[in-house]
Amino acid sequence: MQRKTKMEDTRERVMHIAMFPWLAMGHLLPFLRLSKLLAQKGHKIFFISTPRNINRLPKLPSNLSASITFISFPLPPISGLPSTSESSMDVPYNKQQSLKAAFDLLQQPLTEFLKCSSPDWIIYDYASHWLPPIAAELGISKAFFSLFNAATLCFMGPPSSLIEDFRTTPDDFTVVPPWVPFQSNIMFRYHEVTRYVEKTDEDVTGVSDSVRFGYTIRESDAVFVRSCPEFEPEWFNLLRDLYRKPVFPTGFLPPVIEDDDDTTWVCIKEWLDKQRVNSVVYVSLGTEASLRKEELVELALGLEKSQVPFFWVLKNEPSRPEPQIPDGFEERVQGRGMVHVGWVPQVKILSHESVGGFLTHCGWNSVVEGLGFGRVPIFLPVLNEQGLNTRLLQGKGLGFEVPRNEREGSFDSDSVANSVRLVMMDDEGESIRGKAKLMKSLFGNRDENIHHVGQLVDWIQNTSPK
Ligand SMILES: O=c1ccn([C@@H]2O[C@H](COP(=O)(O)OP(=O)(O)O[C@H]3O[C@H](CO)[C@@H](O)[C@H](O)[C@H]3O)[C@@H](O)[C@H]2O)c(=O)[nH]1
Repeated sequence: MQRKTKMEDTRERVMHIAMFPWLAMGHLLPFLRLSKLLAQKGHKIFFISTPRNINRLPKLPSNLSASITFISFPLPPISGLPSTSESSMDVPYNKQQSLKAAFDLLQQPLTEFLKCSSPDWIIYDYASHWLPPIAAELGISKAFFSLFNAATLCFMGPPSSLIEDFRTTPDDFTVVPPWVPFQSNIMFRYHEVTRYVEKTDEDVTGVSDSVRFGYTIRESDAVFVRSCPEFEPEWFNLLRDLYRKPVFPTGFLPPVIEDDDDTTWVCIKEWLDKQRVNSVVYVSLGTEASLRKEELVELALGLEKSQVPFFWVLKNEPSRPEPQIPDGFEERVQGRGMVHVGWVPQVKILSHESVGGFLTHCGWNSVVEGLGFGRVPIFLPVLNEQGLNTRLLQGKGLGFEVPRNEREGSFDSDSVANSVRLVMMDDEGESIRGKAKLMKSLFGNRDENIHHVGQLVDWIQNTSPK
């Protein structure tokens, strides 16, 4: 990659940038957030996804609608994948590989589109490991945008280790890898790894996620990371050593509260308005993680025992008609606890002054959103890199993990109730509360975060396409 000379400086040039996220809300939303910031800087964006995913995204503000064009490709049909399933939340966790098989078939329409539209850059996600050679062939520069933080990426390792699937047993994931040269607590617990393996189908695509990450990183011209060195300096330094290519933080991309007619929000706000400031714990485990029936029961009973007001969101389960909360639970907690099944405006809820804590699976979007409003995390990691995020935050004194059996991950209602009380009201939780509140400026301040995107844009503008 060549840097242009001062004479050829392209700083004023409007760039055309294609964005191609993986088919998951936790990926589409931050890709859209970055798109908006790039568009605000005067660049033209093609945001590429499938029809149902595009429909689910928040409407664009009028000042950006001319700068961001949605490009919608129907998801090719795949046997075993219902035609309405277009995102990771539409399919049970063990069917995610079928979604990847369908996603891989977007290669052909995407290639045609890139040939016709010739963007300067494409910013893509981990799943499209096949994309970089196509972009290179067409002279389009290419950056991988990681929605995992730098500590997680370092734990995963350099591309060569990812491609050869360096780790083979669950125990391999429960130790600090050899390429981390300093003391670290970033590693999985045994139950987090076995849960992941147990829930994952055979790789019907023949390509594991590890291999997808490996090629995606290795073949990129640059890696953008949704985090910042102010928060995890040692991990950004190590990442640059491991990748040996430009690595840019995007900052946390704090979300903007959409001013829309949202009837769900009107009802939720009405309930939150009646609660005391900082008194409510918001409970949500994101769009992909599901608890086992017995875990849901313990969580429910724990919330009940805690005596703390709560707002609990349960996702619609593709494979379960009804959530499995105990009989009579809602009646017993009436007035103090709310259970909502389906999609909620999470950012609006977290912004409400009644919310003090956030019992979370520790998906990175939820972490950013919760800490951005100074809400104190209570961790209940389930899948993916959520255990690593938990270790990163807990290591900094930012939140408290529900105690569990280290090996099989079981927890009971008392461990939930005690954790909730500790974080929300006990004296022992004072320092955790104080530290989480301090994070508001780092995670939530839009002006502070925007300078990372500014630096990244300066770099891509002055870097000639291959
Ligand atoms: O009812 C809901 C449910 C979710 N959200 C939003 O959806 C996003 C969910 O993202 P996240 O909290 O990261 O959860 P998941 O979607 O479950 O996360 C997947 O993607 C993340 C980013 O890669 C990873 O950190 C997780 O491990 C992985 O499971 C957030 O912006 C939420 O605000 C809502 O607005 N309303």
